[in-house]
Amino acid sequence: MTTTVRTSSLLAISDLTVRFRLPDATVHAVTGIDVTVAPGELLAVVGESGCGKSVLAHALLGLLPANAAVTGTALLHGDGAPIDLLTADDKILARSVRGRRIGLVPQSPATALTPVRTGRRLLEETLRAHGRPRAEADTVAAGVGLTPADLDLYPHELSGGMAQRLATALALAPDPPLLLADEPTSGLDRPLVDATLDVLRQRCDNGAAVILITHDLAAAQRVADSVAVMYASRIVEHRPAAGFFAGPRHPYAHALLDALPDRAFAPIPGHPPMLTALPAGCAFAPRCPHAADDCGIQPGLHPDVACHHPIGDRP
Ligand SMILES: Nc1ncnc2c1ncn2[C@@H]1O[C@H](COP(=O)(O)OP(=O)(O)OP(=O)(O)O)[C@@H](O)[C@H]1O
Ligand code: NI
Repeated sequence: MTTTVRTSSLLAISDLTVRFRLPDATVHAVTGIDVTVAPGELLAVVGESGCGKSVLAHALLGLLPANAAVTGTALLHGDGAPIDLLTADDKILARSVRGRRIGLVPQSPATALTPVRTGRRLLEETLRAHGRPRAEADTVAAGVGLTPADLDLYPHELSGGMAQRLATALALAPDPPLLLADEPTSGLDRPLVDATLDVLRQRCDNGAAVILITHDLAAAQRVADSVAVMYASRIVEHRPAAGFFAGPRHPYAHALLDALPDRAFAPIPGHPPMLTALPAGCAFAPRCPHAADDCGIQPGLHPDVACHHPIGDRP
């Protein structure tokens, strides 16, 4: 489901599907994702906990565990022939993609930081490994609100929010053309949220692309060019941000926005389905006030919104 026709794409994901095999069940973690991301674009991927956002990011970087089965394609363009991230050899991903062409801000950064080095050592090593002067460490850190003194701390001395910001600085340091930022603002208070978002936005304005995974719809609204809403492993709506926030079209997306305190503050009734037992039709249908018989047969196939009865189409 792609909304904007773009002349160039940096990443073209087609029918990306991830299944986890468990001893007695299959987890449908990501289903049929079609997305392209252009240089300069900030795509926000939003949706409730467990809908498949992080698995999507990990699939692109070859970071899924052995019980995962991945199908589809994800072409990363650049100089030379595109690389299919889903089938590329792990040596190629490790040597030339992860950290270099695609940066990752992991969702739980505290565990990803090497404990025996200060933030400054980690950041300087990353800069040096990518041919950039070590002296830039303070500047990169300042961009995410870390002072030179903060950089001299060891990971165990950092608060959760400081570790989060250090992880963002480490991902930004090589200046990757594509950044996957998985909840980079969780645990931060509003000024630091905004500072982090603005750094990401600035990267895009300088030509990089960012996929921002977030629960925070206000964050998405502040900086995103386009928004993809995931529900139960699928993207259910993918549209330019301004139109999306002015008038979401999928009933789930509408309900998600209506749950915000500064909107109707109305919780969505019911619960998301188990990913081991998804229905054949639209997974939101059992919770949807607009569901009709056709919703139970297959998910909607409208180009921008996977719904048989999108808001705005009804009389
Ligand atoms: N290794 C695994 N084996 C089996 N199931 C898994 C595995 N990793 C993730 N899952 C399942 O895949 C689904 C999607 O998980 P994912 O981490 O992508 O959710 P998310 O949208 O990032 O949620 P959150 O917002 O809480 O981070 C979840 O149901 C999760 O339990
Ligand atoms: Ni996640």
